Amino acid sequence: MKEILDAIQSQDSTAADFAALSLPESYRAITVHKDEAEMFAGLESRDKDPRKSIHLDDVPVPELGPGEALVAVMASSVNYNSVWTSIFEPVSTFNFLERYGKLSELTKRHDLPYHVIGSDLAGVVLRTGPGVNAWNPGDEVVAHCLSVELESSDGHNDTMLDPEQRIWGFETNFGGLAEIALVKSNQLMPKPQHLSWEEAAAPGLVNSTAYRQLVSRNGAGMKQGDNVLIWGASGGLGSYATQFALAGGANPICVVSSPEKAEICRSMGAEAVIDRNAEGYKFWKDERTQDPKEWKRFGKRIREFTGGEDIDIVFEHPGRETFGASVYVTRKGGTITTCASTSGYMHEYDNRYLWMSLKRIIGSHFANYREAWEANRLIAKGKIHPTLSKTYSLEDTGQAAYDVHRNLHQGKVGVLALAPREGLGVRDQEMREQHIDAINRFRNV
Ligand SMILES: C/C=C/C(=O)SCCNC(=O)CCNC(=O)[C@H](O)C(C)(C)COP(=O)(O)OP(=O)(O)OC[C@H]1O[C@@H](n2cnc3c(N)ncnc32)[C@H](O)[C@@H]1OP(=O)(O)O
Ligand SMILES: NC(=O)C1=CN([C@@H]2O[C@H](COP(=O)(O)OP(=O)(O)OC[C@H]3O[C@@H](n4cnc5c(N)ncnc54)[C@H](OP(=O)(O)O)[C@@H]3O)[C@@H](O)[C@H]2O)C=CC1
Repeated sequence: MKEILDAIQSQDSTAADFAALSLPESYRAITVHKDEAEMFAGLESRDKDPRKSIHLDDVPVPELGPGEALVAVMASSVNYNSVWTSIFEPVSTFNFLERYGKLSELTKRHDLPYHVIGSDLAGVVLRTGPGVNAWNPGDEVVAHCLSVELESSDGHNDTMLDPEQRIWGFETNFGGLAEIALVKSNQLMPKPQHLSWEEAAAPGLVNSTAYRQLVSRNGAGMKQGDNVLIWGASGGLGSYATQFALAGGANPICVVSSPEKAEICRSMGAEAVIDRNAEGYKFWKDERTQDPKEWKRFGKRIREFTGGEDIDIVFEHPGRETFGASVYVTRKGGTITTCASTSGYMHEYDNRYLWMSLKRIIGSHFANYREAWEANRLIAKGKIHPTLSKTYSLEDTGQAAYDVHRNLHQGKVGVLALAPREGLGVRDQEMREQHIDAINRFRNV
């Protein structure tokens, strides 16, 4: 591993040097264990502690198949899907690995008693499998997390619709929270040159998801002037949704839960910010009964910011707790676009406000190949910036996942894999200087 790191850190290494490096037999990886899938049985979700289920193990380097690449991971990031994996909710991800393992001889590799997790990476290509021509050893890359087989026509127009669509590092093994990762080569994209390894690794999953959900015609198709209600506007997804709204000439109405988070949204350029804690919204009277008066109070607050207008697009992900309010505050003909249900997936809303006002609910999930590429391009061009707040070592990934699970973090949380320290990997200092304030906006807040 030291030789690999030396080659990456030497500016003179050529593709041939990388190709000549011998691969280690094993590597350090963040895992969960199949025989621990029941360890939290009977506990409330919030009491399930990722620090107990997340392990740092030495695991064998997987065999490289056609169309695949092995990547030396310099940095990765914690996504909420790794939190779900680590608390074995809503289902154990070993179910996904078992199912994937049944698809072919090659996918059998994924069905193991341990799951190497993580759906983001920035690093350097070490080896490519047969049939890979676009990428070579030594290429500095990031990887998006869409794994598809593309053998069915269902996914040929929109790769997210492939029946064998999976999220790498969640529904497949050999993810990015590790020193080496296995990806399909079509997941690879050029690393933005003005960013360090950990900054480049941070946006991938959430930036692409927010792009499809909010901007793409497959999602809400946001346009200039739209009022966009963004839940968790300084969180993983929300910090990118807020940037897309601002960059696209829309009017974000940002919801957060503390004055510090409100301040981050303002520093991004948002003017309408609602602190849901300070204003004390209680959309549910008890576990089963919502309170439409609270929806209305929330809607009035939004109208104060918009000069009386209602919401064109709701960027939804909290789910059960907020969904009734989200449907209510949307304007006639408006759109609620949802990609998750952090607070519960059995949603309830008053359907009269949906059909009578011709509103639409759109389900959105990650991003297709092209959308992921376009989202990464916006990062590479300095139009959208990473929202990295803090970086952990691989050893401390459990704590990083705990922070995200308990909503103690801001923006994105990074993890250093092979990178010995933060700040390495920047190849375009001049461009970096132009954007340095935006790049550092979420740091240490
Ligand atoms: C990028 C980051 C993203 C995120 O962070 S997202 C948040 C994290 N992700 C999640 O929380 C999602 C986790 N996944 C799940 O909870 C489950 O994954 C799903 C609920 C999405 C799906 O459930 P399942 O049981 O895995 O699959 P089924 O599609 O329900 O198939 C089970 C069986 O049911 C049959 N079936 C499906 N639809 C129908 C139908 N319409 N009529 C009759 N049968 C149906 C299938 O064929 C299959 O059958 P057979 O077991 O025999 O293979
Ligand atoms: N389908 C897909 O492709 C994707 C789905 N996801 C899913 O989306 C969800 C959010 O992910 P991500 O943004 O990265 O997570 P984060 O935890 O980084 O951010 C979510 C934010 O939502 C807000 N929030 C959480 N719970 C509630 C609640 N009950 N009511 C109102 N606001 C709430 C919090 O902000 P605050 O406290 O400031 O209000 C929090 O910071 C997860 O469930 C994740 O699995 C994520 C990426 C892709």
